[in-house]
Amino acid sequence: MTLLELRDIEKSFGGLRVLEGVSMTVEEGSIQGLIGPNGAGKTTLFNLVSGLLRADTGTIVFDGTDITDRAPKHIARDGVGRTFQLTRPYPGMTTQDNLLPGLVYAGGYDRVSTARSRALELLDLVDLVDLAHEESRDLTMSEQKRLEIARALATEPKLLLLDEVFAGLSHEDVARQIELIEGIRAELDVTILLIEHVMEATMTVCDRVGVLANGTIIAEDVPDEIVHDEQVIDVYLGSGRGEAGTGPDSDATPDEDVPETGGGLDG
Ligand SMILES: Nc1ncnc2c1ncn2[C@@H]1O[C@H](COP(=O)(O)OP(=O)(O)OP(=O)(O)O)[C@@H](O)[C@H]1O
Repeated sequence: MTLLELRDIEKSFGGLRVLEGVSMTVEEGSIQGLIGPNGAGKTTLFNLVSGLLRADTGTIVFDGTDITDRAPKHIARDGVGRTFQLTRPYPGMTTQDNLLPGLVYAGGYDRVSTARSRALELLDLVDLVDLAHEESRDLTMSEQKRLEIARALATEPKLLLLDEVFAGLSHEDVARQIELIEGIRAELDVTILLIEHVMEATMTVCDRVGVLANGTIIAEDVPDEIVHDEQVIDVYLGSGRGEAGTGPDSDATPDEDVPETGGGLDG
């Protein structure tokens, strides 16, 4: 069953035409990747789905409902959760308390006591429960990325949008993050759409991958086909044909920060 469908989405910023007729679907229960060059409009697409931006034309249908013009808080309550490229935990709050606003305002937990215990369950899932009472600003980057995922899960989403959750992680942490994402799908029954530049992770974790370039989806297929697609190699993957780990960040050494790129509301 299709959980998310984008039909003919167009979006411009002033004279800059970013999305020129994007159509794509995400099937329920899948982990779907969205890749493409810097500035292709991937985060813009997330901003449209989560209601932070409005499409100029086109339709977004989530779980059978037209959400094209819905406000972000309603879309969150409908079941779309998301992370942001730049993690931004609530300052001065503990790791556990960072999850409470999502649980209470979108996750359906109207009592703080039950929200607090759900927060601990979610922190356990992302392997942060031992840090529940630490101030979130003291977490490492890798821990903050996991907290960002837990905060998105606090809204109890059916669809989780993950924006570059592998960026800047060491190879060891990337492997751990892959396990985490697979565990989230299995344990919480959540469908996942992720934007990523770290190709090794994308091709490992995703069932299918769409490629956004020149304002449109130029390919959509299983990872093995995508890494061999001539057009995708030309516009994005470059000359390292079909090897896992190819793509703009393939030269990143362990622990080396992958640059945070792009504009958008969170860039
Ligand atoms: N709110 C905005 N106002 C004006 N321009 C914007 C806005 N949001 C995005 N853009 C522009 O739209 C284009 C697409 O940006 P977007 O962040 O969606 O790309 P991206 O594919 O996510 O890139 P990256 O992979 O580098 O993160 C860029 O040229 C960006 O500068």
